[in-house]
Amino acid sequence: MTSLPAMANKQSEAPVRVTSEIGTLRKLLVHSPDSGLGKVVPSKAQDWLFEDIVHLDTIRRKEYDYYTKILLYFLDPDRIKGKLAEADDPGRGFYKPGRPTFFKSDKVVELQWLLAEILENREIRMQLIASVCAIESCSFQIQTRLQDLKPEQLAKVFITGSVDEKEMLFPPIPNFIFTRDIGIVIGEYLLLNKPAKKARTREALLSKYIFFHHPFFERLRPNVLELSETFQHFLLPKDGEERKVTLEGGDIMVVTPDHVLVGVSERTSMEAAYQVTNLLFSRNVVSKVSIIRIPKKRDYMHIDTVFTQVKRNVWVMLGNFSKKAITNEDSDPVQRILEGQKKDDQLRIIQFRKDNVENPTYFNNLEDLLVDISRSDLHSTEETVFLYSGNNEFPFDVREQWTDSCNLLALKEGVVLGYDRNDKTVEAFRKNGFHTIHAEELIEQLDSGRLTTAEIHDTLILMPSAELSRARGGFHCMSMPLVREDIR
Ligand SMILES: NC(=O)NCCC[C@H](N)C(=O)O
Repeated sequence: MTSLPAMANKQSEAPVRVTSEIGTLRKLLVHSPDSGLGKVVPSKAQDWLFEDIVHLDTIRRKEYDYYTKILLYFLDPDRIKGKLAEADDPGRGFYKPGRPTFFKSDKVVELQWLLAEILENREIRMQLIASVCAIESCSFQIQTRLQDLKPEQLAKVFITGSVDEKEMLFPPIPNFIFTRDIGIVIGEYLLLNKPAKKARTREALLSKYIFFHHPFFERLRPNVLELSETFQHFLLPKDGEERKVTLEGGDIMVVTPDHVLVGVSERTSMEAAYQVTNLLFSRNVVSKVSIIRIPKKRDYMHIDTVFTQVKRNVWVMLGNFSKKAITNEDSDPVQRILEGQKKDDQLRIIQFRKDNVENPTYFNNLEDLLVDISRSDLHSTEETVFLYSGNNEFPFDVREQWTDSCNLLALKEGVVLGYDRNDKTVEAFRKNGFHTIHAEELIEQLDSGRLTTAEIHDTLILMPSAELSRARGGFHCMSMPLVREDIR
């Protein structure tokens, strides 16, 4: 196997380390939209978890490529500074693994590149071909054909499902761009996911092979955490469907070195939450776990679709989970009590401490938990500020949450990436003293040297989003942080 030299040589530092949501981002895994996204047909869009079909050239060139460029300016500037003309070349070779001009960064790490690297090894190649063909029910003939492909071609086929523009062998995995959901770094551990939806099964398989076989993750292997199915689930009614263990990265947030939030949602089951809590305690990964159960709704999907962190004392969230909305003080008492009976629709927050699991703490709204994290865990002495989706005005709150107003990625404390289309949320940021700047303008300023990344503070970077938002995820979902600086 040819290894990534820059990565392999840096064995002195931990291969992964994430102890907060907001410490300066140093390394992450990404995957830029591949041609598989251009093959999604309307009748399959929902099954494949897209809300619509997307225009491939727009989602790449006019949207996601800005994300790559900004990540490079912040994390690996030598790969981009002075190379904008090359990056913006019509062929987009800069963004495509396998092309001579591919950006090849060991900080902004492209999954397809790692996959191609592990496929250099014959044994791994054979195992993965057999596994992919088994889950996609391929014929023996197709399986044999795949064995003749070069590693880079094969990596592409595994992701896009297509050999060339004309021939599709199996469905694409368009959600691979949401790298958050394949695994999550907790301190110096990696928790692998168990996707809830069939459309994401192949992603989990490919990622597992990458984490277990790529030299970059070699020293991490003893720290890889996997969940198991419910004991003898196949003997339970409906094969144990009701007690299935499913977990996706959007439901895990590492808020301090010692405290992890776990969502129970449409995608992450209670069984998984309980396994994760016990695993994190027994392996001494953290000593505090807060379980946040949200309604099982497509709108909410994972907890990172309803809130994310901006600064140690600033959070963006959907107002439906605020104290005011939960206590529903202004409403008719009969209606309030009856609504309260719809148990499945309610937010529930339970916080466990390793040294006293029998006596958990309960929070009845999200704000109380987040204030506690800001104040008690992160020692913020300033008032905790909540920026609400759509400025907390109906119907903009729910409209903008749907287009990921709450799903922001922090590049460093106070500097976050979000979609430009969520006007009222953007207004809420401005009202609270944040600067806003469009991606294109930021790139121009960084490239000309008029601005440096160190000079950027308290800023919401506005990213073009017309096509990306149809895929139903924001930049929090489109990132799997591998290394963040610890916050003090
Ligand atoms: N962490 C996230 O919230 N990820 C978003 C995943 C979107 C994708 N279309 C899905 O439905 O799985």
